[in-house]
Amino acid sequence: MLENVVLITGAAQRVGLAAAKQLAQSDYPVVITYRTYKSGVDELKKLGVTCVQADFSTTGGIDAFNAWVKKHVSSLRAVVHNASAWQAENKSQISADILRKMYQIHVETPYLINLTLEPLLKAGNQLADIIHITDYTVEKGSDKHIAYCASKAALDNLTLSFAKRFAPEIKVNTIAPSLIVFNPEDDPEYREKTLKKSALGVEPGEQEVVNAIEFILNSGYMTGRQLKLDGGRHLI
Ligand SMILES: NC(=O)C1=CN([C@@H]2O[C@H](COP(=O)(O)OP(=O)(O)OC[C@H]3O[C@@H](n4cnc5c(N)ncnc54)[C@H](OP(=O)(O)O)[C@@H]3O)[C@@H](O)[C@H]2O)C=CC1
Ligand SMILES: Nc1nc2c(c(=O)[nH]1)N=C([C@H](O)[C@@H](O)CO)CN2
Repeated sequence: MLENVVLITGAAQRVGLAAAKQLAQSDYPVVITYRTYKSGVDELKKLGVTCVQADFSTTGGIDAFNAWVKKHVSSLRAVVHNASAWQAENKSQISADILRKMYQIHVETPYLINLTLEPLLKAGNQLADIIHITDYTVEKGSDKHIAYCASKAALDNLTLSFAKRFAPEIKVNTIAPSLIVFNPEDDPEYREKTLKKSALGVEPGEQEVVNAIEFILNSGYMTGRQLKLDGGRHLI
């Protein structure tokens, strides 16, 4: 059985991969989930990270993952809810499907994992952490990612409820980033426009979120709060 595990969802690439690598190299026992195989999975296995294939698109997929954790893990140090899909509304077709998909990954998945794995978070006899990764747009809305933003707002609200429910054994906090790292398909015009949205005007990279995760893990007195990593977007 694995003990004192840091669990990171959706960590085969980008932010989750960077966090898993750094925490594994800091001697935390790390378990990650991935939906689609990426080369990052092999990188993590070489660092001793346990990589579990999990698709949270259905309740059955979430339940199957929770069952795996309960079978193989005796205690959890932290759960980082990183898995996410950044999907915009279809301009030509109105459908509630996107709302259900965003809710599934950003709300139902953290909700069921937190409630199911609470005993393992309390089994370590040390202060444990749940971290929800949301988005800066929770505080202002988004005209192009309406369902995404609404689901991230719900995730931010879960932070308050779970922080109340799980204190004092478990801290529950939000990391709310704006631009962290562009996607390969982002064109120069989009990149230039996006960089101008913040006061600092930079693409910080994944390490910015990794640093925030480590800050929260090392804090003994923060719960039900947000760390906003947004380059001063609110100032523009
Ligand atoms: N990147 C940025 O600039 C910003 C990121 N954030 C937030 O930070 C976090 C990390 O961002 P980033 O690294 O870009 O994330 P990604 O967009 O790279 O997504 C991370 C992983 O989530 C997985 N995932 C998506 N849907 C599901 C599902 N239904 N079941 C299982 N896994 C799933 C994806 O798997 P698959 O590869 O199979 O699709 C993907 O590998 C996210 O929560 C994001 O919303 C917030 C603001 C800005
Ligand atoms: N799951 C994801 N969420 C978000 C991403 C991403 O790539 N995956 N990217 C962004 C943007 O960087 C945005 O913050 C700036 O354009 C937002 N969320």
